[in-house]
Amino acid sequence: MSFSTLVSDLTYRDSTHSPRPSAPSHTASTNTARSHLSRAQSSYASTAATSVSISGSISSQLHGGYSHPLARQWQAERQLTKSMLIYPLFITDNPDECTPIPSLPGQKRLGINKLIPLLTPLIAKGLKSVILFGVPLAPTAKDALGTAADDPLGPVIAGLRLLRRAFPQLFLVADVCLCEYTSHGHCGILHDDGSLNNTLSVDRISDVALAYAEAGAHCVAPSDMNDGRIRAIKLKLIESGIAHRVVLMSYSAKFSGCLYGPFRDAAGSVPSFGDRRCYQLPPGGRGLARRAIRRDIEEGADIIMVKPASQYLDIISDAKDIGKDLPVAAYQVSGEYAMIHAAAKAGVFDLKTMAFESTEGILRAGASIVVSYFTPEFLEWLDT
Ligand SMILES: NCc1[nH]cc(CCC(=O)O)c1CC(=O)O
Ligand SMILES: [Zn+2]
Ligand SMILES: [Zn+2]
Repeated sequence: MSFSTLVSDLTYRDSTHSPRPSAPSHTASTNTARSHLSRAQSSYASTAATSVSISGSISSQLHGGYSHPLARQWQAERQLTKSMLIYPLFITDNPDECTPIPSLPGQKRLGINKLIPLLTPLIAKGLKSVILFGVPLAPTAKDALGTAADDPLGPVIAGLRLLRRAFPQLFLVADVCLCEYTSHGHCGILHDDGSLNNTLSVDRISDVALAYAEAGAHCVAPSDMNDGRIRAIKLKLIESGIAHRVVLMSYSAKFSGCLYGPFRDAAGSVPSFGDRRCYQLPPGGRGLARRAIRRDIEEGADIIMVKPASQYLDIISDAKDIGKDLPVAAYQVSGEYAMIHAAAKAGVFDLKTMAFESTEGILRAGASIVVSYFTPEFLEWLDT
């Protein structure tokens, strides 16, 4: 048998993967494939040869199990649904603001007056949840303690109150951190030497989380990475009598790196000195991530988050393994979103195909919640 006959045989069998109106009948195609195979046995790889001999193993024949599009969908343990998605919103202190964020195509910084018009059509398409980030623009809004984070008139608390009233079914997550509100741009309160004062930071962060929960957040999600903040927040929620109605989602495995760049542009939260490497995890630190996940579960987290997502699929898998009894969330961060957009624009791949592929990887690794800037697109795409 010539090589070209073998190739044409393989090509022929490949073409049967997608059903076509002109495809030969099942019996005919099976017979043809068999006779080609028996002629090819001498030169074919041994696995192919044994797969058709009755005495050999037949488990090497996989294609039949996913030749139909529906059978391919069934291969996934989890398929993306609208209820898995959380959409990030950047809310400013200027009520009428509506400014595109250049590094995050399609995303905007919004004033409080723009929230209802943005969300009404998305909710009609099946949006179930948003995560709120405050972006104070007024230069006076920032100080060393991040006082504006829980300003009752500030963008997050005002946004929570408004959205709770306007959309009672919408699940509201509040990101909890100080970096958008501190003059130095770090995620807590600092010692004189510029390092994080963990004790003061945890006390402050847990006060802010409580204020968001009291303003109507269904879920508070501390992203600051101070040690012990999950326990402190849980205790304050319990003391205030609202722990039974608030989900505590910990950004347990949040890695440092350059993938948060577009977010920091959007939120104006670039640190004024230094970086976040002494509190966000080192990118190679799988063991640290596992310790942080175990610790946060022990301290009372209800959901574990891994962030970024696509470069940390092993960590998502670890989180699911360690936290068998908790949902795992993954944050496909600003840099991941911007990279996919940039590559699609450069013609490297199709945007929608890549958005789905990246999300499939994240779900396959073990996440069942995805924070994604693609949410509005997915609400469309999942309908078609
Ligand atoms: N601590 C605040 C926070 N919460 C979520 C993100 C990143 C989200 C993104 O990049 O999309 C950040 C930025 C950071 O840690 O610098
Ligand atoms: Zn922060
Ligand atoms: Zn306090």
